[in-house]
Amino acid sequence: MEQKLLLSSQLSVHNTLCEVTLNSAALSWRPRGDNTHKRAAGRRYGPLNAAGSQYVPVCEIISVQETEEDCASTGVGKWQKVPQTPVESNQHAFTVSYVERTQKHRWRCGEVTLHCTDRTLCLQWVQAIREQLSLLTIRPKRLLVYINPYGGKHHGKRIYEQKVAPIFSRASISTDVIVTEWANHARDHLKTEAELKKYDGVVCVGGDGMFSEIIHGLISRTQSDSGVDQNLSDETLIPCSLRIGIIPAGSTDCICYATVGSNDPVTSALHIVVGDSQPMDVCSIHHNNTFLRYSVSLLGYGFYGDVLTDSERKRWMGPARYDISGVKTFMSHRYYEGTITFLPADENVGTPRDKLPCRTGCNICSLPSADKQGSRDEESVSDTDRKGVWQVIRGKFLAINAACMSCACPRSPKGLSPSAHLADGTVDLILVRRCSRFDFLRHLLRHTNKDDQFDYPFVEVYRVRQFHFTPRYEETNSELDLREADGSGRKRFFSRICREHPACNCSLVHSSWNCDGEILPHAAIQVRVHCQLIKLFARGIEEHSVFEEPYPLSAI
Ligand SMILES: Nc1ncnc2c1ncn2[C@@H]1O[C@H](COP(=O)(O)OP(=O)(O)OP(=O)(O)O)[C@@H](O)[C@H]1O
Ligand SMILES: CCCCCCCCCCCCC/C=C/[C@@H](O)[C@H](CO)NC(=O)CCCCC
Ligand SMILES: [Ca+2]
Repeated sequence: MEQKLLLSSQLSVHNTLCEVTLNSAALSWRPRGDNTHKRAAGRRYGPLNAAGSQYVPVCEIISVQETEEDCASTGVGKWQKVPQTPVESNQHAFTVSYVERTQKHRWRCGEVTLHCTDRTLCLQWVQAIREQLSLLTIRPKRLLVYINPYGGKHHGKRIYEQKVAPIFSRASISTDVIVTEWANHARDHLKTEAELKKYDGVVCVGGDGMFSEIIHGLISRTQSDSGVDQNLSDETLIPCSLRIGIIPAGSTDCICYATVGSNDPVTSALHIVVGDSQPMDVCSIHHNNTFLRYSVSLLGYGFYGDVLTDSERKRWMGPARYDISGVKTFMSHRYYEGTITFLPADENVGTPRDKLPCRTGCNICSLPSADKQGSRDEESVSDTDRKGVWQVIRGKFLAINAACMSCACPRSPKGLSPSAHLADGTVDLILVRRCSRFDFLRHLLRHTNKDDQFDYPFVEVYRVRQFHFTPRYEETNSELDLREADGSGRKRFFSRICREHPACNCSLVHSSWNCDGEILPHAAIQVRVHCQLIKLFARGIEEHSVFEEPYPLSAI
């Protein structure tokens, strides 16, 4: 559809006189008299549109500013005095900052300076572009920022101050910043104190654990404000209205990586500035009718639970703790016995073995919820129809993993479940049965390359909406109800069992659940997915490569 022309002038860009136009979709410029549709002014700033002009979509303009006299911009972020050419001898100019795509889904702040013959024209352009930006009401204006100074390599504060705050200020976003002073500071502040009405979003600077604090605070606050009891496992939870931004400064940063495509603070800041919105599923975890935690990435029993338990003692090592504990846990080769019951997802949402990953604008995540959950009532399905009917699997497992999203991260670029969806209302259940050390290693190594980690006879995968896990020792010894047991009580009990079974690898030994990087106190759990309970300042991973056009050309 042809866009209405808002402003058109002859301005100079990078020493070349250009026809510059603004419509509600884009700012475009093309050297005057150039009909080749090939050549563009000076360096290339972005893709060419259908008319052969360079353009910046309005929705990717970060800001526009009148350029200081005697100054001209010569490159991204660098301001310096440059020799004048005839066409730029007039110093009235304005600079447009915009999103520039680079490699591996990273975004940068690009700049283009346009020179005008007089100041009135210059101000007219600045005002016209600002008016268009003011129509983008999805962009946040006021943010509440929490920084964990101890996440990852302890660089959170510096990353925010040096890389993120200047971008927010350039985009005229105001912020209230809280540097956390203790674990769960951000969660409790959000739960009870924060004046959420003042903000358009919450930003966390840290890793997956810090993100987990933020969602626990926001989800609990939203439920208590609406009178919903999160202890009731079949309660319908109220979605959170505030979007959450993640500035990655942790050890795994899997939630950021899997929703943006990189763990780069500048990229994340720019997704916040343009006001992206990505809905996300959240799993609630209960033990009987007691709420334990929420999870958005990995819920892992066995291998990943044991890695986490071991790595918590090595927190001082920073991100390297996971590598050391990973190798140690792999060598111990412990397996665990138990029963998993699960409610399979409707076939509309695909299977974990699909080859189509979840990407920006994903068709499966965009299905109406009735189509995702199936229109049939569970009760009314005949026994022969397996869909909607709880299934039971018993066995000895090296790992039981539930991935609500791909869990892609720098250690595993396609993730634990490469085609899991961010917002389809399902979780991928990955059961790794007892196998040889060599086979388990082959399976683990496939998390780091392109091969299919599910293509082994000892690995089973299911896309599910709910599941329950009961470890064997809780099934066989009803008197051993560990619900009320504290950590020390459990330890005594299990060390007794281990002494009685000195050969372990003992199948009676318990593991713990790794819930987004936090250890859960119970082994027997009930898990349910809440479709699109939260929203992030993200858009999922973009499909196109750097040099492809991000927008349909006809729209520009
Ligand atoms: N001021 C603080 N002092 C101590 N701990 C904190 C503080 N603020 C937050 N935390 C806790 O620090 C833990 C780890 O934080 P974070 O997730 O940011 O880093 P990480 O564990 O290194 O990274 P990842 O979760 O990506 O592996 C979280 O459980 C969080 O609750
Ligand atoms: C012999 C060694 C083989 C190594 C195999 C590598 C496989 C890597 C898969 C990584 C999957 C990460 C899933 C994300 C989990 C996060 O919620 C959690 C908190 O940040 N991180 C970990 O538990 C950190 C988990 C780190 C595991 C190593
Ligand atoms: Ca999902």
